[in-house]
Amino acid sequence: MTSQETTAFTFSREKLESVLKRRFFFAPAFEIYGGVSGLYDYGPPGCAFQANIVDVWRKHFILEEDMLEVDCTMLTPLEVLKTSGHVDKFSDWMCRDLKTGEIFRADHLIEEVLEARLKGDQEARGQVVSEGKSDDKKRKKKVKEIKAIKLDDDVKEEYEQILAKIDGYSGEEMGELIVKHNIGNPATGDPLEPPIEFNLMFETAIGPSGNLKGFLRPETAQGQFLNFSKLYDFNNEKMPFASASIGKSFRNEISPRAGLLRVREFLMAEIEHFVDPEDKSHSKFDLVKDIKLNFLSKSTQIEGKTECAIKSIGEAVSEKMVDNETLGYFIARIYQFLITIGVDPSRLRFRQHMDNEMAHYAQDCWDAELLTSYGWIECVGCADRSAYDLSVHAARTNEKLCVREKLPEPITVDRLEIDIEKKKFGPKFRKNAGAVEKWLLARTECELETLQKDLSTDGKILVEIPGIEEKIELDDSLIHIERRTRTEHIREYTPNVIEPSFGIGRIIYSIFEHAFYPRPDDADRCVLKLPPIVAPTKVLLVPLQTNAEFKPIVKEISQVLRKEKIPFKVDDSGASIGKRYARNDELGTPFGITIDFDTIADGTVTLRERDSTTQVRGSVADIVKAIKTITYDGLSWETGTKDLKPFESKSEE
Ligand SMILES: Nc1ncnc2c1ncn2[C@@H]1O[C@H](COP(=O)(O)OP(=O)(O)OP(=O)(O)O)[C@@H](O)[C@H]1O
Repeated sequence: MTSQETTAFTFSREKLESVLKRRFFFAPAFEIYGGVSGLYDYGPPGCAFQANIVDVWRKHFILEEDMLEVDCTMLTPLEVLKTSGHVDKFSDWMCRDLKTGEIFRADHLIEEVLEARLKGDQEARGQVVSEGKSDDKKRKKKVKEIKAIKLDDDVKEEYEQILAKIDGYSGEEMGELIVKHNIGNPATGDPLEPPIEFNLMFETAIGPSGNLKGFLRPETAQGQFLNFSKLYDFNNEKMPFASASIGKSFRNEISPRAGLLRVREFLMAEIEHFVDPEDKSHSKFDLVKDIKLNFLSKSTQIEGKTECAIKSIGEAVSEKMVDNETLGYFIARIYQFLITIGVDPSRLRFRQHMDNEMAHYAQDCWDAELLTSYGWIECVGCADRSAYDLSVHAARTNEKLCVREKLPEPITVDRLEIDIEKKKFGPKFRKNAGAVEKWLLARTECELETLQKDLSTDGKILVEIPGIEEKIELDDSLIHIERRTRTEHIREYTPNVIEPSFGIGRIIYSIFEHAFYPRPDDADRCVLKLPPIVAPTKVLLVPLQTNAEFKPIVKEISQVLRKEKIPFKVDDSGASIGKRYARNDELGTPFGITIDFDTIADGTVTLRERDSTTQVRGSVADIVKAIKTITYDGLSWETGTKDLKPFESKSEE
């Protein structure tokens, strides 16, 4: 069945959820205690699926690009996250209903209410309300406002424009929208308090004294930045290079919803690619430049539109729509990865961040968004974070987090330099002498300029140095700042960082939606057409009947599969062969090996393909070879089985 055929049915989220639950892909954590929203456990097929996705990710990114993998701690001291800006800025806006105590995330609330009103308008105009959010009956009931009401055309247009820009509003702007459009509690219509900021990090104390405050990390990135110098050394001081990390992150989401799409603990896979700020070309860009992608640019969103432009990544970079080659290279590699693991390319777009949405230091940022029944969902962020992270940590710790490169030709530079009267530092600053010296030597040209100016105006300066409680007084007798001309052989710079950041749970859920379809001849038989490479189990081994004669053959073939490291399951229950296949179609198992009476006679078995249900017959060795080449070498079913005999199967009932 082609992707188009499988998507031409009415998707039912209820049916998918029932399969995922029944087959224990994942389930609410602590369920028998009533559960906690935003926390989920993965069952056996969910774990295997996730492990396979992570395995493809490691091969596709870490191995292919020679990335340096690190595994850093999740517990992070306050000081690190204060420096990175998370303590002050890692927050979302929330509105409280004073009457009921309910709390809403402001942007989600506006989105939900305006979308409901637009749907009411569509209904009033007699237009078919598309599948998707409208099939979520529980939510529809909750949104009191879904009534068939026709909106004026200008109001409708305004709503559409707001929705196109919903990720770019500040808290204050959202407060104004809530008032202007009379948005209240969706269930009751009651008014809400203006939006206030809520920090999403889980706070804790490290150690028994409670003095060392910390947080569970909200992303894996900081550990990678802090290890920059060690990684640069490890890479023999060669640039550019990338680090990578896979691990859990934690965010105390205001209103976790939509299953795995917004949770409070989730697996992230992140890459920090360190690059020369003056040269963001990529040596392998030529390999991907012709890949065509769906782009939703900033300028299109500003116009309030949501249509994507389809163009190659090469064009997007040369037009400067995507800022640079390295960012473009990763966007294309993200696309290739997502397609490999089962994302439907027609439901994948790259959306550029609006200026408000992007951190002030970011140069450009694109999200890979996947279309699900919950709308377009950001599943991978890909940002050019400039030199921000390394610079702030270097300034805070006085450690140099930079690159020193030998210049091909020496150059003459004119710059400010600081001389320190070391002999006077010891007696004056005692135990702090070393820290003061280190701090002074780590100042940038701009900072030295300010210090020089202040010193010449006031004759002395007072500075705050991290780790030293009292302010430090410096004067002409201790330091001297002067502009000098020097010949340099070394260029020193802080690398910029391109960061692709993957939320594995969001990708997993979106693939479930993209892969799920009912058999055209039996709507109750559902299939997860997961690509073999990531399917939790590759083969279902089934004897035709519970006949004792089949037992040694099952054992023998099991041993072959185990030796070949092909994940498989035996189903020798008394259920009909059709039922056994159906159970495994729901689990996404791509192949079925059937042992029948001919197997006893000539050692041949049949191999069934999940999506087409076609079968071929051959020796165990040939069948295993076909499974391996299709699963691990990416051959199609037709190519992988071309030397095997077609097999006319009887009904699967
Ligand atoms: N609460 C969450 N649950 C599951 N995955 C998440 C969550 N928050 C972020 N992610 C994943 O981590 C990736 C990188 O995180 P990033 O900080 O860019 O997300 P974000 O912009 O804060 O997401 P959102 O705006 O949807 O909250 C996202 O693309 C997403 O896949």
